[in-house]
Amino acid sequence: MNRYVIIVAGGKGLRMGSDLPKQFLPIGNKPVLMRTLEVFRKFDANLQIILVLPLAQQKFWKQLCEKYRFTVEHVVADGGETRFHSVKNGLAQVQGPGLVGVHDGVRPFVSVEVIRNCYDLAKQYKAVIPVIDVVETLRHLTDAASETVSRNDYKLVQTPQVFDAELLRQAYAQEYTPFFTDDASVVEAMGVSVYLAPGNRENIKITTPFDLKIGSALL
Ligand SMILES: Nc1ccn([C@@H]2O[C@H](COP(=O)(O)OP(=O)(O)OP(=O)(O)O)[C@@H](O)[C@H]2O)c(=O)n1
Ligand SMILES: C[C@](O)(CO)[C@H](O)COP(=O)(O)O
Repeated sequence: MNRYVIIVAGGKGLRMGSDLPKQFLPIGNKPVLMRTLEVFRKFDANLQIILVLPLAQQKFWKQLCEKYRFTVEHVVADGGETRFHSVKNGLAQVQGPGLVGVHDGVRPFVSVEVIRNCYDLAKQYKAVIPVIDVVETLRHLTDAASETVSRNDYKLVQTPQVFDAELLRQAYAQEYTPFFTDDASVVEAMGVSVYLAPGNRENIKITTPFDLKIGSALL
């Protein structure tokens, strides 16, 4: 069965606030994005990797690959207006049947075990996402105040989110709504349930400068 991963790195990184797009920032002397591609190559030497990058950053990425002698094989697709549109552009490069993972380029600390488990489970369940427990007390904001809710009713969602290729193509043929913040929400909009698999706590999304500090500590 063909296996693909669409690694999305087409965002603006506004919350990071750095001149250099966050996917290119170094953690331990290596750009975040290279670490992310390497872990997927470690998972599967034959995995077809599709990297989604803004058109304006593709030349720089090529130069960076030469500078770091980065040899993980991949093809590049153009970033879109939102994450949804970036995934859709990447998906256009997936031909035929198989399993397609979608992963944030800025989650370099996903474990090979989590990746493998998600792809394995997707053979049976067709739509699998990694999640972790909420470890703090949660409050729901109401109109007038706020109230504690049970943390056991919630999970934190990670990537890679792995799907049957045809199912994902059908899902991404739907019209975009701002409610689509991940791939599971797009698939669920067709009435399909997603299966929850264990994620790994280190699999943080590098979003703010604080996350870079945590990332360095995780090496
Ligand atoms: N138009 C977009 C927006 C986001 N992403 C990707 O989706 C992942 C999750 O998004 P996030 O980390 O929130 O990135 P940004 O949207 O870039 O961050 P911000 O909201 O701070 O601008 C990232 O790998 C990001 O590059 C993308 O490929 N295309
Ligand atoms: C896909 C995702 O990383 C799952 O947690 C998340 O939904 C991305 O959201 P963001 O608002 O674009 O960071």
